[in-house]
Amino acid sequence: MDYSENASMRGSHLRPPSRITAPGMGLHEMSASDNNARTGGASSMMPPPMKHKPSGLPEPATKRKTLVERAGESTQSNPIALPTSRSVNSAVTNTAQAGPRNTSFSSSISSSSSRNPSTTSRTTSASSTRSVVGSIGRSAGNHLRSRTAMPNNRAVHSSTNGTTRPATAIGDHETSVSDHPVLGKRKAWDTKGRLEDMESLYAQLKGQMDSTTFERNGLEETVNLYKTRHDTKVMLSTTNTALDDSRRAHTHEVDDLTRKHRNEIEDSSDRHRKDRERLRKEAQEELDGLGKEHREEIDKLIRQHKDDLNELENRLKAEIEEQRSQRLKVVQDLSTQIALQQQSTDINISNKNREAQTIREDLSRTASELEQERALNDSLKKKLAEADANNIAIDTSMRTMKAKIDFLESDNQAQSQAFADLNQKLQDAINSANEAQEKLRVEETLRRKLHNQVQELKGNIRVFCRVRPTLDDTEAEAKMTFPDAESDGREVQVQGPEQKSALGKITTATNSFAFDKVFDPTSTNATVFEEISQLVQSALDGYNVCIFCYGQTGSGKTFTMSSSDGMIPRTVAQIYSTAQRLEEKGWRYEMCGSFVEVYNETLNDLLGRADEFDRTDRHKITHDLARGSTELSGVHSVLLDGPQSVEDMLAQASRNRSVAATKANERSSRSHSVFILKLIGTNDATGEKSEGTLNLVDLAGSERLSQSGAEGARLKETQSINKSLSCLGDVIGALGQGKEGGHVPYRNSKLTYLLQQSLGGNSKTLMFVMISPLQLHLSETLTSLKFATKVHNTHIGTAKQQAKVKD
Ligand SMILES: Nc1ncnc2c1ncn2[C@@H]1O[C@H](COP(=O)(O)OP(=O)(O)OP(=O)(O)O)[C@@H](O)[C@H]1O
Repeated sequence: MDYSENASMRGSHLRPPSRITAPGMGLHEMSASDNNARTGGASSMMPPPMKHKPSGLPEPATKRKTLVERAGESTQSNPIALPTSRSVNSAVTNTAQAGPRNTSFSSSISSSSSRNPSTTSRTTSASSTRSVVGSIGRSAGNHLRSRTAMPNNRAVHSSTNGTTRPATAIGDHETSVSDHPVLGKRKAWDTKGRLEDMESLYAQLKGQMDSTTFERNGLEETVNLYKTRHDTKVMLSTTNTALDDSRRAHTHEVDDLTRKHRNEIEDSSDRHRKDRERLRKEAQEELDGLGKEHREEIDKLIRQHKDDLNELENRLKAEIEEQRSQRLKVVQDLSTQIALQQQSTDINISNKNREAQTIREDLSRTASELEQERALNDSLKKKLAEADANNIAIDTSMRTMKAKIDFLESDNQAQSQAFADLNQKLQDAINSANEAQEKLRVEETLRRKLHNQVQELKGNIRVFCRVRPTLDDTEAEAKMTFPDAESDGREVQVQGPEQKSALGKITTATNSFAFDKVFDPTSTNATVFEEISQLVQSALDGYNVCIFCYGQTGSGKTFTMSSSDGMIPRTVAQIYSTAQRLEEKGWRYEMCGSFVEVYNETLNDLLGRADEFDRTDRHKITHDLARGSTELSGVHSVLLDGPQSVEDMLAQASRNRSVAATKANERSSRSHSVFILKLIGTNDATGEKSEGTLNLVDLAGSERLSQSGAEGARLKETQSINKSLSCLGDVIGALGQGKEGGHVPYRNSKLTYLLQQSLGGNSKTLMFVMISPLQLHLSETLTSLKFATKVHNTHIGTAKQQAKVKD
């Protein structure tokens, strides 16, 4: 057994369990299993079974049954189906199939069994011979009994009383030979019989021995199986311990790894935090950079956008301006049409008025004629009565005449001669009347010639001085005297400002100025006009005439020129009446009036629209040097056929100036106004034609820039006024030099260029210098008088008449 164990131990390579290695334990330990311990007799033959000691391994929940137990169960459940060695072998084989170690374990069992066939018998022989013999005897008896009940003589177990008993319970049948049921029946001398019985018994015993050997082998296999199981348990325990160690190690490792991982996580987190911080800083810096770039880009875009906007605005402004100009043009065209319609309407109205006037005159004439007719009728009635009376007287005288006829018939020849004489006298009278008419026409032409000769003798540029009256009694007057007012009225004396000499003596100088005519403050517009009416006549005669008023603001220029009884209305009235008068002499006149102003070197049409004022180059000035005429583009020219049309024209000009004055205060004072009257006369009888222009100019205030203290727009106005007045002086000065073909700087200002045809050799010029009587204006007064004196001392060449003779 020990050998077998050792062999199996060697074959299995498993560590032997500690219990098994204990001496004397071996098979007894296994034989003391619960199943084998059920037979009480066995205890006397075999060492007492060891109590089962706990192995230290945990017991399985349900204890696995041994093969013997299972075999017993099978026997109990089926007494006929006994376990065979094949089933044990198969169990062993099954166990062996579990692994190579079991295989070797099984083989070691079989080999040990085969190698030591005597081991079993020796072990059995270790019991006493008696017990063996008794046992053989009982076994043989049992065997015989059981052979009748059990067909299979190879069965290991016998079944008695329904219980399974292991065949190995040899000690169970231990009896003496004398008590043997078979051996006891032979006689003592029947040795042969006994020998036969012994042989038979021996055969049975041998069979049992074989069976027992076989069973023993099975049991050994079982023991080996248990050993294997035990080894397995030990292995399992070791494995569990190793597993626990491994688990602990694993736990430690896991802890270490966790710790390490945690540390790594913390490091990583720290790194990540630092990276995040760095990235955040970088991002912030990048963001700042981007923000800066973005802001610069935005600024750039804004600038570009502003440029675009400005460009767009300029373009839009240009478009708006263009549209505005187009619309203005349309409006202007419409205005022109309306003005033309208005003009034609005005003409129609004035025609109608004239017709009405004519009708009224006809009516009054008819009424007066009717009155005359009535008177005539009355007188005729009277005459009829007288005629009746006369009739009687005539009858009387007829009779007397008849008597006389009778008397005269005797002298008929003499009477015929008397009638012929009378006819001749009548014809002579008619002829002399025609001759007188013709002489009158010639004399008219001669008168014109003589008149203009007189004007030329007076000088082609004359200067009149007019001092306006004081308007407010509280204002201090300058000391002015008019020494020859009662006679020629050509001189004015003005006491200058006080001057302190080097010795401290205060003196005042009296300045004397002489002009063609001086009008004192008492002079009226009618008086003034008498003096200029002859110049107006010159315009009718085909001369270009220019009358302008010069003087500081408030000195009376507009009052003299444009007031209701000023020079302009009086001039037109005179021309109108003169033209009518000249109709008798064959002259028919056409009068056209224009009214313009020059403001800041820009020409404005005062008969046009105020909102079109101050547009540069709106009106262009062109001169026809051959005809000595001037054309103004886009300027309204109104046909003047009576005093009323002149009044309307002046009113419209005044309205426009007051509208424009909202833009620049006191506009009338700050601009030059020019009333242009064109007079075209034709004489069908003589074939004569005349074309003259009369310019009546109201100049802007001439106060000096240093004294006016003007600023801004007012400064520009003043500079413009001073420039044009200075240019006027230059033109007059150049004309005064009288050089043939010499340069006259007309183009230096708009005003002189406008008046080019009315200033100089081809025209008659009259300058009014207007004077304020106030002490306050003394300085400007003296300046104006000095300028006027210069002009007065200028001699301009002979004027030429623009008359043309019909072909
Ligand atoms: N001879 C005069 N008789 C009565 N009043 C006058 C006379 N001359 C001017 N006035 C008055 O003096 C004031 C200023 O005259 P006016 O407006 O004609 O001056 P002006 O020189 O034309 O001024 P401005 O240059 O500003 O047009 C007006 O009230 C006007 O009626």
